[in-house]
Amino acid sequence: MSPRDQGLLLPDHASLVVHGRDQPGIVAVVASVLARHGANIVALDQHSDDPAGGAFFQRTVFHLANYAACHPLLEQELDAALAEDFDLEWRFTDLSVPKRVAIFASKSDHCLLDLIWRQRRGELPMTISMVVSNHPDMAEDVRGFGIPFFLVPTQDKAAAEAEHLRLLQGNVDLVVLARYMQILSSPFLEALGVPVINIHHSFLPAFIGAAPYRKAKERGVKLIGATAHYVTEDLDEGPIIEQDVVRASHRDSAAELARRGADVERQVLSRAVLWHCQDRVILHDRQTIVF
Ligand SMILES: Nc1nc2c(c(=O)[nH]1)N[C@@H](CN(C=O)c1ccc(C(=O)N[C@@H](CCC(=O)O)C(=O)O)cc1)CN2
Repeated sequence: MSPRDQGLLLPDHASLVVHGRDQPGIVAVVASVLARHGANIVALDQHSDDPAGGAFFQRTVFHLANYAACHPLLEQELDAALAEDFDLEWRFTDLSVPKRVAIFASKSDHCLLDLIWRQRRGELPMTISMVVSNHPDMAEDVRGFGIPFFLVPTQDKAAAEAEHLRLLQGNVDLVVLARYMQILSSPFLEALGVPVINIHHSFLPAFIGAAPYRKAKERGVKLIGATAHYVTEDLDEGPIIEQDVVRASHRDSAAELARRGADVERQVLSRAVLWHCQDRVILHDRQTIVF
């Protein structure tokens, strides 16, 4: 079943995300601009953290025949309507177009194969442009799905990131780190210019960095978890998109924790990637609002 069959890619539908300083009139102005263009709002969600001038967030999904052709004029009109009297940022996203995604992996296969499998089943409105890895382990599996696989060793980090940029720039809308065990440099993230989502195999902020399951075993935790977050220069401290947990006990070895944690990692990462591809995630002050 394709993403379109599953209602994840919507012909002639778009989302409009608006966020910034809250004040009266925002909803009315947005709705009137859309209505003037014949757009029919099919879903709307919003949040204010303080109606007296705090932060305002809104996601609207609307149907508009021939949206792609109407989009430029719609943008102009919304800009004219909001720019003078409001302190807001906004973006349109064409919900009929899948996101182009590059997946980075190292040796672990579960998150990588889960994303490939869900994409092939039409559960994720995205295409997989390529897989990039610093190990050859997954090459045969990935190429078996007809997906380009690029082995980029990371002994020379600068050379690796230069190759990553050559492969990625202009070709992807999103990078997903599916248990990719290399730290991305700040200059690389700056040059890349698209969001990066990582799955960290712990319930952040617990156990930042390498080997979280070993650390969890040593700490004797009763819950383990996984966290999907946007990647920033601060290791595992980027804005959290999704998390989940599963119970653990003294009977679980670190290996058993890793085995049980893998299921949580796959669920958390796929939910985060889905919500990002649907333009449901708004960044605000190192946190996210997820509609
Ligand atoms: N700039 C960022 N890069 C990466 C992040 C991030 O949040 N910001 N998340 C990691 C993923 N990760 C845990 O989920 C992780 C991966 C690797 C290590 C680590 O310490 N690895 C090596 C060092 C590798 C290197 O220096 O590049 C090690 O074990 O010593 C910690 C956490 C992905 N990248």
